[in-house]
Amino acid sequence: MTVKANTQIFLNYVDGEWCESISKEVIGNESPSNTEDVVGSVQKSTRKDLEEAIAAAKSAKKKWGNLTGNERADYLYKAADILESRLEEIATCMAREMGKTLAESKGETARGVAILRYYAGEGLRKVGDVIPSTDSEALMFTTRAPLGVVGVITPWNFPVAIPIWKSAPALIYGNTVVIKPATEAAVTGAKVIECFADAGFPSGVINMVTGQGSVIGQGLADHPDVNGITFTGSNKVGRQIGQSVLARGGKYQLEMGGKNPVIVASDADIDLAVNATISGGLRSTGQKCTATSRVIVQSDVYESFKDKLIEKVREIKVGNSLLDETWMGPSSSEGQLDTVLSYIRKGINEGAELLIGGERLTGGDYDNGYYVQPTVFEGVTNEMAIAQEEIFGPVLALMKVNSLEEGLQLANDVEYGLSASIFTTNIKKMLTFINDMEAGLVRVNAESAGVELQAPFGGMKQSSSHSREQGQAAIEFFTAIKTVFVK
Ligand SMILES: NC(=O)c1ccc[n+]([C@@H]2O[C@H](COP(=O)([O-])OP(=O)(O)OC[C@H]3O[C@@H](n4cnc5c(N)ncnc54)[C@H](O)[C@@H]3O)[C@@H](O)[C@H]2O)c1
Ligand SMILES: O=CCCC(=O)C(=O)O
Repeated sequence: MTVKANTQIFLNYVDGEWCESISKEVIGNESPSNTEDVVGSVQKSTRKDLEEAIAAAKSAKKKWGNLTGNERADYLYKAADILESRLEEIATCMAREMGKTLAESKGETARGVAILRYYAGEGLRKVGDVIPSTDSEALMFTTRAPLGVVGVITPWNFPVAIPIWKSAPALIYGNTVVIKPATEAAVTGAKVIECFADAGFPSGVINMVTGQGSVIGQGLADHPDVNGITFTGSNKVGRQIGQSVLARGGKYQLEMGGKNPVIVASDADIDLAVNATISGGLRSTGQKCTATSRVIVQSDVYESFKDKLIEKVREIKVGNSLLDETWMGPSSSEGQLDTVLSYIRKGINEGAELLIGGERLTGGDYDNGYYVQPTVFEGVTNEMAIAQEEIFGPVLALMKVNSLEEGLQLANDVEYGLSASIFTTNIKKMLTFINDMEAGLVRVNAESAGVELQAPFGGMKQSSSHSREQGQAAIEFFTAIKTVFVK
């Protein structure tokens, strides 16, 4: 897009300085709620810009790694305080830039503050164990060493929480960071990095380079001085990054897509299940990796569940993400909207029955943004694209089953395994679901979305590189265990 004269331009952050890319080119971001609202522009960086950031992170790593956990924690606490003081402004920027409603954007920014404080606390927690040696005169224990330079590659859908849930543990465990935020939400990303910069982190400890995934993301994955890559995004890009890092012997962590089921059993609290399906599937316009997309309902409660669901979906207010009355904002970009509409067409062409929605919203203010109706299909069979592929939009696929066994079999019959939930009042069904569901996050009588920062998070099957992040699990990726034997 053409960048308007008064657009605020955000710089890269390299070696403690805000700097222009040597390309002298920028990428402008407009709001998906109203494309006339230009949120800002970011640097279209080159490999040379990235080289400088990686060199800065490499030269800062020894001194940073040698600080005590307590000293590193002080910087994280300061960043948390600054982010908290800018919560309103940064949440508003997020809502404008990627279309999440303001209320959800505020919630996510507050979550960023809490994540920073949680990992600051890690600076004073134990890192190893004493292990009895077979030699009575020896002391054996484990400690942990940071990886060194960590490359952080993040998606646009949680532009505050995800960069923080990756960078904060990397930093507290003694690594230095080069982050490449998703371009679509890089203005919000830059504001998060401003909080780190203003907290006074030593030069080179945290660096940000914006630009194209194929240039900056791939450049991080390929660079021999980047010791670990933590990536969240699509499966296509994740697999490519994993292969690049593996080829040069680096460490990687990939958190990717989902096709998350909800099972509604015949003994479920139907109102609870309806509300949770709507919240889990349609909040954030369905753009959560944990979003509900397949709704598997036992036949004896199917009709009552469906009627209540449609009634509630009809009440959803779609609109500009900044307005108080808006429950669901736009798709985050034109490309995302086109993807959603193309899946809706596929659903219809493959024989699913459209119960509600299915259209782009037009007329009045809708014409300036990327709005789509919340959409529900029924008669969805498992081989259909809308049952198998991640849509990343407000589309629910209803599937009717005769038993829990059939429901579980259907729920597991996809390549993904990120999150899943069941609605039931029967303890045996809960336990069967917990045991048999192939997902990294299983929730009972709660929506499929909703991640708690102190608990491990990650997927099974194609949703992840089988690693976990957040909570205490983060230490496993960001450090290497050293076994020490002293005599
Ligand atoms: N499992 C999780 O924790 C989780 C969380 C949030 C989002 N996601 C997933 O993220 C996806 C949506 O995010 P997205 O559209 O930003 O994903 P994406 O894969 O397109 O992009 C993710 C990041 O990778 C970069 N990138 C793009 N091409 C690249 C390349 N060739 N080499 C290196 N880097 C490259 C992008 O610029 C961006 O920073 C969905 O699939 C969603 O499920 C997963
Ligand atoms: O998009 C993936 C992250 C999901 C998340 O943080 C949540 O469901 O709360």
